[in-house]
Amino acid sequence: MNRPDKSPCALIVMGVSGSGKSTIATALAERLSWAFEDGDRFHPASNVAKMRAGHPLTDEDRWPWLEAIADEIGRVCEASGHVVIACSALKRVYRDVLLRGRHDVRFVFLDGSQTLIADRLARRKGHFMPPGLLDSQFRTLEPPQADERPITVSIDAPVETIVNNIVAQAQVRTQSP
Ligand SMILES: Nc1ncnc2c1ncn2[C@@H]1O[C@H](COP(=O)(O)OP(=O)(O)OP(=O)(O)O)[C@@H](O)[C@H]1O
Ligand SMILES: O=C(O)[C@H](O)[C@@H](O)[C@H](O)[C@H](O)CO
Repeated sequence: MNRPDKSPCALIVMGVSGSGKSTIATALAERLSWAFEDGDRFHPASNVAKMRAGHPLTDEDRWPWLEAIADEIGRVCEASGHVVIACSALKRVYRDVLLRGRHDVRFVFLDGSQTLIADRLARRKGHFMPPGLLDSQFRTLEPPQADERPITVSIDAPVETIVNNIVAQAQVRTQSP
């Protein structure tokens, strides 16, 4: 298990709020016939209440949430499963917590301008995350570096094109075994 040459058991779709994590991760999971998990499901209620009230999360707020997602990744991978997870993973230290040293987990970075994402957030309805937190999301974001081997895709494209781009870069099977 956990060899660098092994095809991934988990793809973590990361980026700021509104970059399209839920949308792209859902479509990618469907394409690959993998499970989908929304990282937001692992937030304690206090974190969601804080964001809803317009306050950015701190590192301390995020550690237990990241550990819970890392637990889930470990569980799926050790059971020989496959999962696409939507999780902001904004800082490198957050990504290190999520990986726990695994080499069979890769990040998909949704790369887009603040102007484009603000425009999409302004149109989005029925979500707890206020568009006003986008500034702090961009201030916190540390885009993944080359040594993290991210799969980076531009979000300025239709969903299907983005998913095709990810599948072309990720060395994953598109059929269940
Ligand atoms: N490629 C795309 N083209 C056009 N609209 C898109 C695209 N991807 C996502 N959207 C739209 O942008 C908005 C934000 O997408 P989504 O909710 O998936 O982002 P998110 O990163 O999961 O956000 P959050 O982290 O706040 O949950 C949604 O209204 C979604 O329909
Ligand atoms: O790290 C964070 O600040 C939070 O996780 C946010 O990214 C939210 O989870 C998400 O973007 C809203 O759905």
